[in-house]
Amino acid sequence: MRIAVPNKGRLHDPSVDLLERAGLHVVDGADRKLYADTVDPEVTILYARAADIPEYVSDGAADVGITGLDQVREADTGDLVDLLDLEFGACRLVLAAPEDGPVESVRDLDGGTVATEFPNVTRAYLDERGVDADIAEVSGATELTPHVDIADAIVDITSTGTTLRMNRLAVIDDVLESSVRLFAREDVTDDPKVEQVRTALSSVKTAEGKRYLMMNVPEENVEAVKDVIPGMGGPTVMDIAGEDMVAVHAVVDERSVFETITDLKAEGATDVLVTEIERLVE
Ligand SMILES: Nc1ncnc2c1ncn2[C@@H]1O[C@H](COP(=O)(O)OP(=O)(O)OP(=O)(O)O)[C@@H](O)[C@H]1O
Ligand SMILES: O=P(O)(O)OC[C@H]1O[C@H](OP(=O)(O)OP(=O)(O)O)[C@H](O)[C@@H]1O
Ligand SMILES: [Mg+2]
Repeated sequence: MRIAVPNKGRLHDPSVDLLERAGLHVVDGADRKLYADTVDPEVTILYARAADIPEYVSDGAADVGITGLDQVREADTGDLVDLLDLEFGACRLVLAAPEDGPVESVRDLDGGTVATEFPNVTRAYLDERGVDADIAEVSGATELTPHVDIADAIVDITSTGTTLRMNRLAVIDDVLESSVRLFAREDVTDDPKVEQVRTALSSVKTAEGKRYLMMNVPEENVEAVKDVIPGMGGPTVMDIAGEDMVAVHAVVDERSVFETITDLKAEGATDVLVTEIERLVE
């Protein structure tokens, strides 16, 4: 099975890092190589441009891919299934026009021109609203185009909003919310290997928000301790040989750790260990 992964740009490092954390270690992945083997002899990585990945998966050059939802929508191949939100590369595609300019709503673009790197998404957006505008396809620096009479507005990516502000552009409408996804061609979604990869990546995402707590607790306080531990099922309780203490282990939400520890101390818990979890298969 082949996984298409961004070869450069902002999505490369977090994608490779996620595969590594999922246990799909890359072997023999020299810089600038287009293919890399993984520790699983059945899984190969194919490095490609983020924008080309949906086509590669659709055409069968790869079976699953990792790239932004914006790219999947733009490719519009119609045969790709979103398997998992990997939650990085979060951004919005927005319609934006010069601050204090005449364009205040999408309707003002009737008869005008919109510049974008996303012509298919933009066309669908305009058609849905019955707005008849030309599309000028550009391959970067889209924010410049309204200031040099190439376009009246743009559809482009924003995350912090800095680039729009620097170019004196205001958001007029949201076009698409995007984040990086694991997706597959429809005909391979039931393949056990695809499911194995999805589970491995999902287990990393699930573990990210969780911590493993270990502590010693006086035997008579076990019930009270169980009550203060929020979380996934009951904790594991183990006898400690020759002592009146028991060991308690539990998986808890990262956000509750700070408060929970205070409550645990109040119930006599000692030697409380908090550790990160690499993977968690629910
Ligand atoms: N500013 C941003 N914040 C968050 N995510 C972004 C941002 N810009 C782009 N992305 C996401 O990353 C994807 C790839 O963008 P990136 O800029 O890494 O590649 P590229 O522009 O195709 O490559 P390059 O500019 O290096 O040739 C986008 O399709 C989008 O999903
Ligand atoms: O809202 P912001 O945080 O300012 O991010 C938005 C900018 O980020 C992306 O550009 P990128 O940095 O990828 O440069 P590129 O044009 O070379 O792709 C995107 O095309 C915007 O220009
Ligand atoms: Mg870019």
